[in-house]
Amino acid sequence: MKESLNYFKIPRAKWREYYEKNIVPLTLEELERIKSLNDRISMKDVQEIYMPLVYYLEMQLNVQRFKQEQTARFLDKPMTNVPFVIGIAGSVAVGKSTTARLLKILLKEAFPGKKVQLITTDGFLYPNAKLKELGILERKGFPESYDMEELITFMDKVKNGEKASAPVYSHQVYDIIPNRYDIVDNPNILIVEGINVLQLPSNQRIYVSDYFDFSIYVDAHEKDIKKWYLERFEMLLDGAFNDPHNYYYSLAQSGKRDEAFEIAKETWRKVNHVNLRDYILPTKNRADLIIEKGHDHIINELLLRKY
Ligand SMILES: Nc1ncnc2c1ncn2[C@@H]1O[C@H](COP(=O)(O)OP(=O)(O)OP(=O)(O)O)[C@@H](O)[C@H]1O
Ligand SMILES: CC(C)(CO)[C@@H](O)C(=O)NCCC(=O)O
Repeated sequence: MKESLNYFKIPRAKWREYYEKNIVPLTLEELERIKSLNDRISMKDVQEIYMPLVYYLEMQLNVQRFKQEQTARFLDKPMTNVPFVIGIAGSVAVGKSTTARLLKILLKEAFPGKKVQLITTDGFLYPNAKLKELGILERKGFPESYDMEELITFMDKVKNGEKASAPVYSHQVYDIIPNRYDIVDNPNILIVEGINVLQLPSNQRIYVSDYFDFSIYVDAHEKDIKKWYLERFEMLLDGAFNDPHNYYYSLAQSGKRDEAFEIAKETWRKVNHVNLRDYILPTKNRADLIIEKGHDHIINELLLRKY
């Protein structure tokens, strides 16, 4: 194992040994069920990367529980459930939601008695109308485009065991869906996924990550991420063809695919690339675990924080 700065650098071949040593393998039926729920992830990654990760997370859950027990005993107060929060950060289109959805499935499978929920911070973006009013529509995804105060209030409620609601963003509509909320109600584990989860909001005193018990940064080469962004754009465009409510409807109807791809490339260059370089990548070294993906989405290296 090669060590670098404050991380253990663990190649895939080494990481997967932690699976063999410590974990009861998933049955074929369980693997098939996971595959049908999340067909974007290779089953090899599930076995060799995610199962050891679930095992490691179980240890972290036990540590968190032990600390709470100690505090409750010290204060002579009853133990309450404090949700274990996992943050997942990384570039636009790097695969955060895909990773988060898989982790949710695996955690549910591993801990059938535990309530596992997932939200994305996309819901805390200001609606397009508000972004326009602020003159920052072309800065969607940048720190100032999120209502960080709302996000912090949400996290505060979650950690205190209160019912909390997260607004919902749609990539298809390209906006917040009015009056739609994801309700988070005192789960044992909450996964919070978003480009901004490791950022320090400029006008706040606390990080969102102050509420995290474990954080993951999904990383890849930018040229690969750009390719995945364009592939996802193609899927959004194709899916828009028969749906007038879709943001990409008129673009899809126009049949001008080349022009559409030029717009997407320009958006990457002017918006998502700049956001990655200036605001997302600098947060990488705050994560407890960095997952390095190759051009085919396969994970080839993991960096685990030493301290
Ligand atoms: N492990 C994987 N295998 C194959 N395809 C993947 C994998 N992970 C992600 N993808 C594809 O890459 C694209 C981006 O993934 P995803 O939507 O999960 O990214 P994201 O980081 O959540 O993006 P955003 O921040 O914009 O919501 C999607 O088209 C997705 O299907
Ligand atoms: C919603 C975000 C910010 C993050 O998921 C992103 O997907 C996005 O829409 N960025 C704005 C630039 C673009 O249209 O790609």
